[in-house]
Amino acid sequence: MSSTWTLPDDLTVPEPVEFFPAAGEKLPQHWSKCFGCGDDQPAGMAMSFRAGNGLEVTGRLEVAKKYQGGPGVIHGGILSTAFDEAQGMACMALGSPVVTGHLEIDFARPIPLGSVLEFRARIDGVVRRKVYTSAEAVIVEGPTADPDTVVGTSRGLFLTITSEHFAKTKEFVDGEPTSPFGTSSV
Ligand SMILES: CCCCCCCCCCCCCCCC(=O)SCCNC(=O)CCNC(=O)[C@H](O)C(C)(C)COP(=O)(O)OP(=O)(O)OC[C@H]1O[C@@H](n2cnc3c(N)ncnc32)[C@H](O)[C@@H]1OP(=O)(O)O
Repeated sequence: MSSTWTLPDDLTVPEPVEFFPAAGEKLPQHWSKCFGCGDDQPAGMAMSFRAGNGLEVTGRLEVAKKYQGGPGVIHGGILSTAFDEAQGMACMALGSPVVTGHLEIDFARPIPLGSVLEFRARIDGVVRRKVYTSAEAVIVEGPTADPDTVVGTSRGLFLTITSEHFAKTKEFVDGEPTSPFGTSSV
């Protein structure tokens, strides 16, 4: 399936902020209660991330049995969530919090339960508050592992926000976050 996604002509490619980790280093979670990456979210996906070269990050997801959609394969919504998280984490290179505005996924190959997925996600460029991102996933461990076969791709538009964005919802946070609201990078 070909995508209608197009990058605008006035796209600029930023430099990563100074405090963005060096290639190969672990990225901090952006919010301990996050379903995608939080270590204070028992029901979550516990994704982990490392900085790549330039504006790229790599992420890892273990496809647990509870992520089943069709018989023996990952649920499409789980894969979409993982792409959302990976592309959001790539935006960390900007040093500004973001939320997802638009996300589109191509599901290229079935992904068996028990696989370990690697995501390669990046910022393609920015226009004002709009951050254009893309990503691919490959299976690096499991019955159909092949680091050269892309099993899914994604393109997403993120918008930079200020901390005021979450002011109206902070009272709904579940329990006490390990990093107090406002000190996390959300
Ligand atoms: C120390 C610091 C470290 C920081 C380190 C941070 C790391 C950070 C990691 C985060 C990792 C998270 C990973 C999970 C991320 C989620 O899952 S976030 C949750 C899901 N998303 C949401 O809840 C967002 C809900 N939507 C909204 O709140 C609002 O629609 C938005 C997205 C903020 C946009 O509203 P807005 O701010 O009023 O923007 P608006 O002025 O309407 O539009 C601005 C521009 O964007 C365009 N636009 C807006 N929405 C769209 C759209 N859907 N499609 C196309 N264009 C759009 C507009 O056309 C406009 O374009 P221009 O006129 O500039 O050309």
